[in-house]
Amino acid sequence: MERRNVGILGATGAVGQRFIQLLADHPWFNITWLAASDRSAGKTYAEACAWRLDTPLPERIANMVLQPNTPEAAGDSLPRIIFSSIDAPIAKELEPRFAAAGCAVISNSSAFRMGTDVPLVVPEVNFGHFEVLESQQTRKSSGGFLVTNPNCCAIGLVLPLAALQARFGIDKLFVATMQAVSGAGYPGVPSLDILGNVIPFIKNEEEKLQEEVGKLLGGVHLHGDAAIGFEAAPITVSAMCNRVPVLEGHTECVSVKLKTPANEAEILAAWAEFEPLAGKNPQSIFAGMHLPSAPAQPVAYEAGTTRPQPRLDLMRGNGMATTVGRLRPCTLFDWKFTLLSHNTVRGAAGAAILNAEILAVLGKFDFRKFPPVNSNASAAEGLVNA
Ligand SMILES: NC(=O)C1=CN([C@@H]2O[C@H](COP(=O)(O)OP(=O)(O)OC[C@H]3O[C@@H](n4cnc5c(N)ncnc54)[C@H](OP(=O)(O)O)[C@@H]3O)[C@@H](O)[C@H]2O)C=CC1
Ligand SMILES: N[C@@H](CC(=O)OP(=O)(O)O)C(=O)O
Repeated sequence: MERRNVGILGATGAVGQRFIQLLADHPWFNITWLAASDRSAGKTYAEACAWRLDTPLPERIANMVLQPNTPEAAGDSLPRIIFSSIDAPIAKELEPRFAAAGCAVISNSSAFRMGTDVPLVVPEVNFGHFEVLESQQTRKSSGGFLVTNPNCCAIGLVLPLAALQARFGIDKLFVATMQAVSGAGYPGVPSLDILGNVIPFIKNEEEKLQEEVGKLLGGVHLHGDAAIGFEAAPITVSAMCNRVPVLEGHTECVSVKLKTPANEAEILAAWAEFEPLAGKNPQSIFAGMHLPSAPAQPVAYEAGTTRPQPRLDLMRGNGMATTVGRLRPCTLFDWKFTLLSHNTVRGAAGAAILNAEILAVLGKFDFRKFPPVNSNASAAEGLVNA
């Protein structure tokens, strides 16, 4: 695979730092451009960022200078692929400008996730939704486009659900979350509020989780051969979201009602055999390929009665797998289980990078037939549907 230049918008934040950590030695992508707020522009990354990860800040990145956060200011140095990790109101304004300028914007933000022409993708679940990016206005003019990854809780949840949906169908589900403090970015929740405590509210979180699951597990609308929109899966979802004093890793307790009855062995088999991106399947478009960020087993079942736990199971599949445990009958619905997912790796930066790997394999970064980047950045209006 050709190594492509990429930029990170929001590079100094909790998710931005994960992008740097995960992309530092990535075989397909090479970081050449970094930006954050105006407060950081002009500083070196080491000056602008308080590095908080447990691996050293790569020296090359430490010395890079943060650029102004617009495509116009970047000129010829603007890479054609932008990973974005900025708050939703800022993303709403900035991300369409980068897409209009001819960039592939791979966003973590919630700003455009439910857009009628914006793919919301977890590759193991619905990479076919990426085809809808061809119907975005900017794709047709500059070649730029915008795709998103879901809310961090939705990502961990849809992996085991997709395996169940494929074999048995899902009618409805209830999920209660216990979300790590890193989910709120830095400095996040004050320590005096969260230490020794649980806060039973995270703004807009329950609504996002409830609506994103349907889009992720749904299909696409076809017009002839062209994918032009999305059709949500008719699954009723009720979510209750809580902040807990855990550093990394969102835990979720799930009760699910299936459309077709399944026994314990059948459910465990559905998870164990869930390998939608496995390169060893000769029918797969990924046959013979190693996707650098894809976990070998996206849903890992941990049979111990006290698992999963953030301290013990967070880094399964390099932080890209959902660990599931405690499968047992549910007195309200059919089955209940507990899952754990790494919120800043699988739930954010790692998810976006895996999306980019799939887009590369699908040929969506082949911009040769489009104008050079930045040539029509002013045409940002009417770009994507929020
Ligand atoms: N944390 C998580 O687990 C997850 C986060 N997300 C989403 O990712 C996004 C980023 O979250 P997170 O990293 O936690 O947030 P942080 O608050 O930690 O970081 C925010 C980043 O945005 C930058 N920024 C602030 N204002 C602007 C601006 N006007 N223009 C450009 N950049 C700006 C900051 O730069 P500066 O340092 O200069 O202020 C910083 O780099 C959000 O949309 C969030 O909802 C999604 C899934 C999970
Ligand atoms: N709100 C999530 C993290 C997040 O940023 O979600 P979203 O990308 O949907 O805004 C949390 O606090 O754990």
